[in-house]
Amino acid sequence: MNIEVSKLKKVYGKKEALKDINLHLSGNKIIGLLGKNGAGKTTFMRILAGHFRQSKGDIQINEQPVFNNYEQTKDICFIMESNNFYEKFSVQEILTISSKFYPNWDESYANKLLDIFQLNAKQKIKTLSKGMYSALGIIIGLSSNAPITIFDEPYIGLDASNRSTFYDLLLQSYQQNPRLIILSTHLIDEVSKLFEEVIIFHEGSVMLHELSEELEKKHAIIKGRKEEIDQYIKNRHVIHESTILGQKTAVLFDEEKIDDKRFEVSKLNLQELFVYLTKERMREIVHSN
Ligand SMILES: Nc1ncnc2c1ncn2[C@@H]1O[C@H](COP(=O)(O)OP(=O)(O)OP(=O)(O)O)[C@@H](O)[C@H]1O
Repeated sequence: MNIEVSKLKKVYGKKEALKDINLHLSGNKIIGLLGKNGAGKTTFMRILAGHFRQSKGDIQINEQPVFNNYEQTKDICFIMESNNFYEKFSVQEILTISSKFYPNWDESYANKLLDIFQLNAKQKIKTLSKGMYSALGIIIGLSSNAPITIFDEPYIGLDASNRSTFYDLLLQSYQQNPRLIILSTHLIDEVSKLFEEVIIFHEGSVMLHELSEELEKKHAIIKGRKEEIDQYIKNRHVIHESTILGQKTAVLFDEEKIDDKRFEVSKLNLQELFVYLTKERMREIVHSN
């Protein structure tokens, strides 16, 4: 799968939800799509899934437009936080409809997942708890085996144990049937190890798009005597700093390996890195106004 996005914009009335998105996504991998509330993630995923049209710019999958194009949308399964399954249907009826839509549907796997998440196939949608409703979305997303599978915070209401089951199943399913999986989440810590690539949206733009291992390499926490750290970080890209009792900690971004014996060097996890990067961007915005 080859997704090309260029100069993509989406405007709702006066609100510019996506400003100028340029992205190239290809190959089989699990991508984490991150961003603060309102950053534009759902809008982007819905356009990618063909739910609605962009206001400007272009989005193509394997050189074909996606909107109103069943040849493309049959290959995309988009599981949202609120899937709006028709309430009068039963779980089984929703699964049957899904099986007709997705050409690679795996029925025996769907049945196995019903058991794992303890869903009753006969139960009506309107009687499902929030967690059960999310589990049904996850069952459809995993069983679809769609070449592009998109999960937009699919775990609302799922307890910690079922979320952990979802992450395990996602990885197993990906290993058995590699495909392009995009997972948008605010629970970064829980799932970051699955991401081969990370995209961060900020205020309708792509702030960062990196391989996870590159992201790991290009930042560092350094800790040492305040004066020495202050001198070292001058003219460097600092995304966070704090001082306690003369000991200063700074987080540097866009850095090569730091090999200075005066400093303790360590790494952030993805969640911390995300928080500092998006806060830094907020500070820049506040200061430039
Ligand atoms: N139907 C709509 N009409 C008007 N504005 C909208 C609509 N849908 C989204 N927006 C606005 O577009 C912006 C992006 O919203 P979007 O739902 O894409 O963000 P998000 O990154 O998915 O946020 P969250 O993490 O909170 O789910 C927000 O400012 C939101 O208020």
